[in-house]
Amino acid sequence: MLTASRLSLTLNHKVILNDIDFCLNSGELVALVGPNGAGKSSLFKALSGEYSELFDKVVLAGKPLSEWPLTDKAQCFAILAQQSLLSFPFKVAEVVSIGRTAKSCSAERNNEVVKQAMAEVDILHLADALYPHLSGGEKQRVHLARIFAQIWEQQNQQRYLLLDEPTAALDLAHQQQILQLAKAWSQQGVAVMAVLHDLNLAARFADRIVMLKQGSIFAQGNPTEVLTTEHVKQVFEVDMQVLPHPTAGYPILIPDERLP
Ligand SMILES: Nc1ncnc2c1ncn2[C@@H]1O[C@H](COP(=O)(O)OP(=O)(O)OP(=O)(O)O)[C@@H](O)[C@H]1O
Repeated sequence: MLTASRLSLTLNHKVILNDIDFCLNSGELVALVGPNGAGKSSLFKALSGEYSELFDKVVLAGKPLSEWPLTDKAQCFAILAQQSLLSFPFKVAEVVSIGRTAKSCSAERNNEVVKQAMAEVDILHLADALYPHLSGGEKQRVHLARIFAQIWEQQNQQRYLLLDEPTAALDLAHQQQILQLAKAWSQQGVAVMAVLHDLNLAARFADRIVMLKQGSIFAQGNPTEVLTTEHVKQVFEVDMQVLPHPTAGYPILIPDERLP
């Protein structure tokens, strides 16, 4: 379990996060949603261990982040940051193999996992392509393969996947594919959190949605509980109608075009 209690963050005299209690359990996919500037990336960074002043408030598998040796954490805790800058002309397979650094497996096993991870996100055909030449969506899938490779093996400890806008830059088919994969990882017991802008994707794939507004948690619960017309109006300041999906039942949001 990954938990944060009473998480507050002020940067340059601005309150960014305000008294947030958060938990992420094994086997669930949690979507973090909210309008621009709500604090999603800041909470994501806090949970990822980017703010050393919050290390003691974030507890991973019973131990505060401050007590985790980096190499141990890397075995179970994989993070897809919003911007993964990399301009050196590495081949795609080499970028994915970065996820296998510090593994004690044989080179053969590492190569096998790299291939499997590339196949999972549909980039096997790009294995020898130069990373800087790829499109934005292809680069995103390379980094997903890299972090999947990082936690590929089921070990004795809980595994965590934290994804900041994993579907940004992806086309419709790959958005669905990546969230289906994230869901599949959670169904294998991995604790998965994803920052998502698309509320319909969150509704379809998340077990739980945490909705942020101005640095605080405004609502959390299952998609039907959180994605109500009233919540969306209060947090995103738009009028949306919420309908149940005709066969699957999860909420679908559509613009409210009804006359006043
Ligand atoms: N170093 C900083 N100093 C001052 N304010 C900051 C700093 N970093 C972030 N902020 C502010 O914190 C707020 C939350 O930012 P954050 O990036 O977490 O929002 P977000 O919900 O991820 O937004 P978006 O959907 O636009 O990515 C924003 O208003 C941002 O301007």
